[in-house]
Amino acid sequence: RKSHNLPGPRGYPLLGNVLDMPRSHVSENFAKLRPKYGDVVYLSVFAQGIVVLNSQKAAMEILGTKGDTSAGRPILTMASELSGYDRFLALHQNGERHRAGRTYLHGAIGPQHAREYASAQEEQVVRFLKKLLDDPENFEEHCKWIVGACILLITYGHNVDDYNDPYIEASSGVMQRFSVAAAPGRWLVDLIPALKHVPTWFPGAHFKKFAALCRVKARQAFEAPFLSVKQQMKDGVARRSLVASYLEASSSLTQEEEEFIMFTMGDLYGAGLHTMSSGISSFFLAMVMNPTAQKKAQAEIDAVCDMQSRLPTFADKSSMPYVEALLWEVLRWGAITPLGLPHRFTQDETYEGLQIKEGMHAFANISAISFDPESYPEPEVFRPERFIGPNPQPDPRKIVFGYGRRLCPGNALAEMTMLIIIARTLATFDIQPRKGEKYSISRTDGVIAHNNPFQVDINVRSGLARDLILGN
Ligand code: HEM
Repeated sequence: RKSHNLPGPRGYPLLGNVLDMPRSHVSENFAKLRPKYGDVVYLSVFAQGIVVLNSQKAAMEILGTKGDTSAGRPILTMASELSGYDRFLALHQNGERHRAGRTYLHGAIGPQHAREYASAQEEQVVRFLKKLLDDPENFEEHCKWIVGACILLITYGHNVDDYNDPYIEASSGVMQRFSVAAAPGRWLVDLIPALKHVPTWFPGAHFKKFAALCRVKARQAFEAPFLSVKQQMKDGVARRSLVASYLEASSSLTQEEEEFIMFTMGDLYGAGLHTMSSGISSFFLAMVMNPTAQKKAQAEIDAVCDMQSRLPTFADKSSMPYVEALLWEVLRWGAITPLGLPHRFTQDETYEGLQIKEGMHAFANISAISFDPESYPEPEVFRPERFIGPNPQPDPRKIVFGYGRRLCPGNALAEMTMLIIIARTLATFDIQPRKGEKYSISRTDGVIAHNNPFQVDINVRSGLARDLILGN
């Protein structure tokens, strides 16, 4: 290991800071190290150096401006190499393949292109409103359904009818197996990579069987919708989708190109589903906790849509500044990915005299930065007004979607999808507290944080709103 001068709690030989690592509320506990050690804190776990960035300035400079040196991802022998998940863009190491993937996504769902799918999303959201009308108790399930349906519509032109849609089930299975394969500390082979050479029949080599299963299942899950679009194109019945546009643009694909498009599409589903559904669930929670914000947003939507004579569309965005600010506050307050995804330094780096070494991993403490009281006074209060007026507080989109060469490529799509869902839900429903239920911010740990279960009352606002939902 190279020596460095990074501040952080003293660790034990070999173990490093294993015993100091928080078991829960990881982001909050990392933030507590800031007063003593500063914005950049060093910890080590079994000789793996981890750099936690507790301020926007440090995260922006180290991962953003100087991002070339920190654009790698941790090398996960089990998840990436053996199980084949390195074919997901989120796990690519930086280099040509990663660049090509990002360039493709920028041209397909970047800020200039995501809006091309707005009207398809708007139609889907009406189906979500119907589900809320028929079965308001299960709003959390409907939140997952709508974001999954929007992603599958864009990627494959696939219309999801029900909860047990085969593509959703297959993709969810891939994500579940991925979370097992990538679980930190679960696999000895991640600590001792040479074990990957052990033959499958060797006692204790069950990890190789599991890895092989991951590969087969991922291929099956992503190949089926891809082949289906191919067939639909042959039959002249394919709907507009990312896969169809990709196939249209190239007369014949190499096996490598087919694999690229299959896995990139699969990654979009995995990366978009839980992030956006967590955000939409936070929106419902925020609305019961802050009825004034809800009423203000509804008044703005009613004015734009001529008092419930139509549903809002994405084209109304610039006329709905309060609703847009509400979305930004959902992104900040919802703290969807508390620590983002880890970056890996591929070269030595310095920041304000601190020496960061090649091979170290870096986490931007996104949740702590979004709740930094210096940037966001009373950070736990949901207040869209923060972003309106002559002195707006910092734009949270520069935090919550990560940094530099790893910045979330689905950010424009996520904003558009969430804006349509939020605006149409507020146009038609009142989200009210359930009698006896107490509301607070209470979220799970993990790469993506989810709200602990809560109940709300969801009531259609008027006969006009009901007619808009039912298309009468
Ligand atoms: C509110 C919703 C979302 C949030 C908060 C979010 C957040 C993030 C964050 C923090 C990262 C890691 C950035 C870094 O390493 O610095 C990321 C990466 C990524 N996101 Fe998102 N995301 C969201 C929605 C989406 C959607 C809708 C898609 C695609 C449909 C998507 C696709 C991806 C991909 C492919 C990566 C990996 C990028 C890379 O490694 O180069 N995300 N996202």
